[in-house]
Amino acid sequence: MTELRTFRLPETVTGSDDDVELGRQLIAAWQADGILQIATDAVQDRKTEAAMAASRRFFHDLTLEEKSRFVSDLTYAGYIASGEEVTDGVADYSEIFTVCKDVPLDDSRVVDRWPCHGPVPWPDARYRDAMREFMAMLGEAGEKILMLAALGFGHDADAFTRLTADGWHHMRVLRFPTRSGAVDRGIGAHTDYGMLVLAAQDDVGGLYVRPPIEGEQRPRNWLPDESAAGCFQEADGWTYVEPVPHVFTVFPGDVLQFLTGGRLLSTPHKVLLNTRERFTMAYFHEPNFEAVVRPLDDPHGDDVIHYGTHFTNMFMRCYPDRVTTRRIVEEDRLTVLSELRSGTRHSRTG
Ligand SMILES: O=C(O)CCC(=O)C(=O)O
Ligand SMILES: [Fe+2]
Repeated sequence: MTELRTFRLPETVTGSDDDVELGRQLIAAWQADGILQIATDAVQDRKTEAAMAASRRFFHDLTLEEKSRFVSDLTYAGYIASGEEVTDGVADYSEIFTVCKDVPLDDSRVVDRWPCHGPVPWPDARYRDAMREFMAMLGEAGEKILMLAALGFGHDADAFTRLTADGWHHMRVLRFPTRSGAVDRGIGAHTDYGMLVLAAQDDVGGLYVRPPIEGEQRPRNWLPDESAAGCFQEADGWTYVEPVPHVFTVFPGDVLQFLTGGRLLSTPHKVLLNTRERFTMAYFHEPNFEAVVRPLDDPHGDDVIHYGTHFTNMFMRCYPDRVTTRRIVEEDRLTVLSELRSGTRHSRTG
């Protein structure tokens, strides 16, 4: 593939003509390649390095038994051992630390048994602080990119970001082992769930994305009978994402596909193992857990995504045997979700 397009974000997004033009270019890059790159500065690179260093320390310095203690039955945040995650029913080989919103035990949403809400089981304060700084940096970029994209589509700057106030942003910190023998599966083909996926990878390589292909029907991953997991896994049409220093990559997730009526597609991607171990961090810029998302061009129709439901469904699908999933089922926490959706339960944000 030709090199990915690389953009520089402005200090602030004001709605200027330059912002509108940049927004159009971001959209064009996603429509052509499925992914684009944002150039980073020295301060951003230092935050990325600090998070990568924390990741290496955690994955390398602790035994499997030690790492496996950082799990919670309230939230999907925490450690996921190699082979524990499934995509389309097949095990993935990455080991992962997932960071979700750190919701204290005395928060009313935890007390009221909302699924997926609870404190992050952090390994230690140093790890926590490095990850928080890195996520805050990508969060700022995510807000700007969403504003630029909204302007590029001719909408108000806040057409997307009005959904991301107190967004359910989360991150997967990943380590891929070295390929051994015939096994080269890292993570099976999938799309991610929210607005944007912003990611930093080391120099090893292993990520492939599927750009839009004229006439190819893409699954609507939020519908119960249209999973993107495993889709196109063995087909032609994937492009290798060459690791490039001083950038992070950005592509759209399911909610952006839904919001734009498919003018942006949620980019399918998959990871193959390499001849060296690989470290990467994928940050997900998301709507509020309670957001009821409607397509921009059909704001009054019946077609909606309740984001918290989509998130919960997807994590239950990926981790069918995790304690978190079992507790959701045993305590019938899905009822809380359906009450939030129907408005019969008082939502936190009113
Ligand atoms: O390893 C990567 O570069 C991407 C990981 C990924 O797709 C994910 O964590 O959802
Ligand atoms: Fe992904």
